[in-house]
Amino acid sequence: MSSVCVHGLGYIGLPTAAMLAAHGHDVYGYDADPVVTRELRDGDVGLDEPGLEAFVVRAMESGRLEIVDDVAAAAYHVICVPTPFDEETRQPDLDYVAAAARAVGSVLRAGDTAVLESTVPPGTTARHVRPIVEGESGLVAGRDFGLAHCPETVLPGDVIAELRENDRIVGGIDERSATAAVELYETFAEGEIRTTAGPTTAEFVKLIQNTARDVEVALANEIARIAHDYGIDSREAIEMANAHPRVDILQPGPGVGGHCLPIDPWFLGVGSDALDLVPTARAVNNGMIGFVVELLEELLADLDGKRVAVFGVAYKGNVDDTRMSPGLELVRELQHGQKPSTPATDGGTPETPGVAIHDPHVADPTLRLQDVDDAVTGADAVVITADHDEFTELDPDRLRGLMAEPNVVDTKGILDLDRWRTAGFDVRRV
Ligand SMILES: NC(=O)c1ccc[n+]([C@@H]2O[C@H](COP(=O)([O-])OP(=O)(O)OC[C@H]3O[C@@H](n4cnc5c(N)ncnc54)[C@H](O)[C@@H]3O)[C@@H](O)[C@H]2O)c1
Ligand SMILES: CC(=O)N[C@@H]1[C@@H](OP(=O)(O)OP(=O)(O)OC[C@H]2O[C@@H](n3ccc(=O)[nH]c3=O)[C@H](O)[C@@H]2O)O[C@H](CO)[C@@H](O)[C@@H]1O
Repeated sequence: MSSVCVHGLGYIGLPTAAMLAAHGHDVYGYDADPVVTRELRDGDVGLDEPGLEAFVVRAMESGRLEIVDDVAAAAYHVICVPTPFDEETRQPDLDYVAAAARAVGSVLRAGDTAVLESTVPPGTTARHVRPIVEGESGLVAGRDFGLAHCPETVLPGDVIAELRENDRIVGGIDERSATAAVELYETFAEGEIRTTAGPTTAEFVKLIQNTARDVEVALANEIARIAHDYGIDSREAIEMANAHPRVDILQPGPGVGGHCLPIDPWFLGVGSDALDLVPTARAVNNGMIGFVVELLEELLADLDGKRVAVFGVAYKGNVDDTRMSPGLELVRELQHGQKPSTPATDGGTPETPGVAIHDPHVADPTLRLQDVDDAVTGADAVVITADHDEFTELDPDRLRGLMAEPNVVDTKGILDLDRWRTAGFDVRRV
């Protein structure tokens, strides 16, 4: 087993560090944010991910995962820092990656290997990370140390199992780098580990995986809009279509959220002008909130003076992450032009009389969340925007008693339509 320094202890770095520790490595977990390291030492993981807290605490208690305040020298460096995207410039912010590369270079020894896991534009490991690490360390990649990209593909909500079971792609800047990285991942990964021609291919593969999913959801969303024009239930049609052995259409919804699918396709455009379908798919997915508003207008005629309860501001079911969330986008759209009843002094979402927000998985105080009863009381419609398990348990008879008008828009297709209709609801679904 080896020593490993993990850079960045967030959604990806933390479970990776704990997984490496669980498989016998001596792991140093470093995060640039002292609040993160302090809370971790107190056993507070701060992420709503099933089983993660216990997994991390076990790793720390075993003595194999040490949370450190400074980057430590180690045989392997695994970089899991953020790569945010600037909507205006359409460029990713690679400053965190650059900072981590400098930190790696400052402690790197001959024979060590650095692996970048962050999602990056093709070419980043070879053209951006390599010169920084070499410049800082005075060592030469390939000759003196290993350098590789190994993208992460875990699905939020099932991170620990996916970390163990998913196949991995490793792209080294040379064969020795790839071999060294594979040797690390095969100590815990049960899936197949494939090596690519180089790190740029590995970076590209990660991006086209998420782009494929984004484009496929866009097709499902477009089908939903077309089906609506024909008065057809898109979900029934998709189920029938998918009975064909070579058709596998995804599910429509209120749009695509999270901080991967709405962003990663744009990374492909950093070094290429050939994107055509990709921006169109992005526009289709972003346009779904407008379609949800149209469905609401079908039910309520005019939204002016009406109260809508938005159920689900997490970006998808059973997670607490609200980044790029369609539910939040709907809230903003509905609040647009409304006078706040409680202004947001904390920079969060203002409370407006016409929009109530409920989400049992989200605890963000700036969102002014309400419980089910408060949210629906006096409401003219409920809109389901995340497929949380709790929402399938909602009792339409009880809700109807509290609401001003019994209307519901189910953007995730999770409600039992017959039951809600029998309870007197006028139902629309995406
Ligand atoms: N979350 C996912 O589902 C997912 C899946 C696959 C890939 N990714 C990619 O993995 C990368 C990390 O994502 P995440 O979700 O873990 O982000 P995150 O924001 O949850 O965590 C990143 C952590 O890195 C720390 N950090 C920032 N700069 C640092 C530095 N120079 N040195 C050490 N620590 C530093 C931050 O304080 C933060 O705690 C991103 O590129 C992301 O696109 C994420
Ligand atoms: C290729 C792939 O699988 N990548 C995964 C993805 O993780 P994710 O959590 O972002 O992915 P999804 O679960 O697909 O959700 C995204 C949004 O799409 C909506 N959606 C989904 C399916 C559907 O049929 N109809 C929809 O409308 C859903 O509601 C939500 O808003 O990126 C991570 C980071 O790179 C990867 O690590 C992870 O492997």
